[in-house]
Amino acid sequence: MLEELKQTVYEANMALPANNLVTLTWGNVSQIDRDKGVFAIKPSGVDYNALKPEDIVIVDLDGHVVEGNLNPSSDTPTHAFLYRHWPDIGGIVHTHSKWAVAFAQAGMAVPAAGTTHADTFYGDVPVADKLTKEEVEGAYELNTGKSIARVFDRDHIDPMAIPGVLTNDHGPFTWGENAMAAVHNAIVLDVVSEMAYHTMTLDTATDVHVPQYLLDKHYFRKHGKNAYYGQVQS
Ligand SMILES: O=C(CO)[C@@H](O)[C@@H](O)COP(=O)(O)O
Repeated sequence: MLEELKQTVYEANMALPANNLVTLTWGNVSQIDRDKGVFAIKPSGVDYNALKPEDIVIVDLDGHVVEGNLNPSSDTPTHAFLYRHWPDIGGIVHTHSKWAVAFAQAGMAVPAAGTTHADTFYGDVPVADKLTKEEVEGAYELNTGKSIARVFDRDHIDPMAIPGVLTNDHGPFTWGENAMAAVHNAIVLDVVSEMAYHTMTLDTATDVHVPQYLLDKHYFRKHGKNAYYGQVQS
């Protein structure tokens, strides 16, 4: 069942080591089939050198295995929650990419410090706590913490405008319309994390944020809206 989805998710997972975003078995990629109400995800603890398309696990939106002989990623509850919470996302990536993990371990958002950032993320990439047990089990409304959904909902952040988050002390999650779009965003996040680190090191005196008009211009030009200096045409 869903052999094509497994192949797609296998290829997206293999793009992580190919782009130096993971080491050993760390990280995982998934993609959802919303019509069937399932998503395919990397099995837990499997080295990328040994991974095969048939190893990809199919799970439902509660994270229960529907098809597969291996255990799904230990991050499956996070993937499942995000698919349930944000209906527009189609693929999710988690990595331990070094520069994004440095910001996650420091508990610091990745600042929108330049146009490279603005082309993909319409603002700082926020930090959030890992999901609570209640959220994972579906009782999101009970949570008043700083977890991923709470941070985005509290600050009214459009997850498609800022398709990434740094989970405290752990690492980045990125997402997109499909698995490869999420991989693209994971690559960009680690590059702009390194750029921001160097910028903040070189220029400790001033705010490294890019001016709002440049953020608008670069983000909306790439994402379908006409943006003019200081004015956004809807
Ligand atoms: O960091 C952790 C576990 O602490 C995980 O995100 C990472 O190792 C990937 O785990 P999985 O192999 O997907 O279960």
